[in-house]
Amino acid sequence: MGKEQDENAGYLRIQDIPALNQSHCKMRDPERVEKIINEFVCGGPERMQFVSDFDYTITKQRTEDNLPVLSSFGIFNACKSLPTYFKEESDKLFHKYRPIEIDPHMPIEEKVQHMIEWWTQSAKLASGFAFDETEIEHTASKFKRALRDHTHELFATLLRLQIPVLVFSAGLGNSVVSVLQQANIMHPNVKVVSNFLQYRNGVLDGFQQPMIHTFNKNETVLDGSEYYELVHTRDHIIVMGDSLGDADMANGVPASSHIMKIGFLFDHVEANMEKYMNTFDIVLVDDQTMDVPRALLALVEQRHQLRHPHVTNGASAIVLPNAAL
Ligand SMILES: C[n+]1cn([C@@H]2O[C@H](COP(=O)(O)OP(=O)(O)O)[C@@H](O)[C@H]2O)c2nc(N)[nH]c(=O)c21
Ligand SMILES: [Mg+2]
Repeated sequence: MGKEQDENAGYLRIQDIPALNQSHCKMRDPERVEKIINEFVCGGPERMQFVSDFDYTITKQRTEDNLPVLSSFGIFNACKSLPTYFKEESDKLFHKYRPIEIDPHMPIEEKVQHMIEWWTQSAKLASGFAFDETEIEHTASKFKRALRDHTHELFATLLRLQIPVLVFSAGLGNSVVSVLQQANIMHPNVKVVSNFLQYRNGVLDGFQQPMIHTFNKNETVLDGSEYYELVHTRDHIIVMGDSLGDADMANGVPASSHIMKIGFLFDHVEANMEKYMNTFDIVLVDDQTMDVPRALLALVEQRHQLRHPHVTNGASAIVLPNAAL
């Protein structure tokens, strides 16, 4: 074997990774994807972190039985004991602010003000009445079956490799945690950053700070937190989401980081394709599985095992702070 061949022996090629050669797996720049995969594999699991959106990223965009999947706010809104005015007022807010959130013409700075208003008013609405959180658990229990296929395997691998997982949601954290717990994937390496219910004198009192809305859902809100300390040296990052804004979740990490952005595209595929291709490194069209991120991690794990054949796993070693930030 020549010297050059020898040096390239461990280099992975896209064409040799079956998950990335499926027809619904699209890449704007396969060479970049290939380069990042090789960086990930060389750096090993200790340099990696995983950041994922929750609604329609960890949960499916489409289920086999075509049953609708509720969002985290939707799970809360479905709770029977909420006051009668709640649903009505909450729908009014949704119809007012949702069009602003997705308006393609309004500048982000202007949108941010409206989003702060929306989340603030939502928090006010969720105030002043008694609420039993087991209601969320009851509704959430129906949605653990709505997780993407092989989510358990993905989270088991992340735990085995001791890779910190950040589940980021501008929705309601209580619903997110409840779904993850009931699905048995709320492992010690998983942290949920989201909006959590707050109580005062036994009654609901809005959401805890800091408020997480669509446009600050990124690593800059972690600044100075315990989680930040844990991940700031982990510069190999997999980011997964279903909305274009999810691609920014790793904003705030050092510019030298290698970030692989995976986007799940389901709605209006043709109209959205170009934007998704320009935003995500890998676009998965109507893929309701975790197979692509699993394939990437399998490559990291294989090389890691070759390097450390005697290390089994130290899965209990990583425990993330799961209180507020
Ligand atoms: C304050 N608020 C925000 N949302 C929506 O909830 C989403 C939560 O944001 P996300 O979890 O980052 O996005 P995803 O749903 O794409 O995964 C936002 O994009 C808003 O459209 C909301 N939805 C409902 N039903 N009720 C609310 O009070 C409310
Ligand atoms: Mg989502």
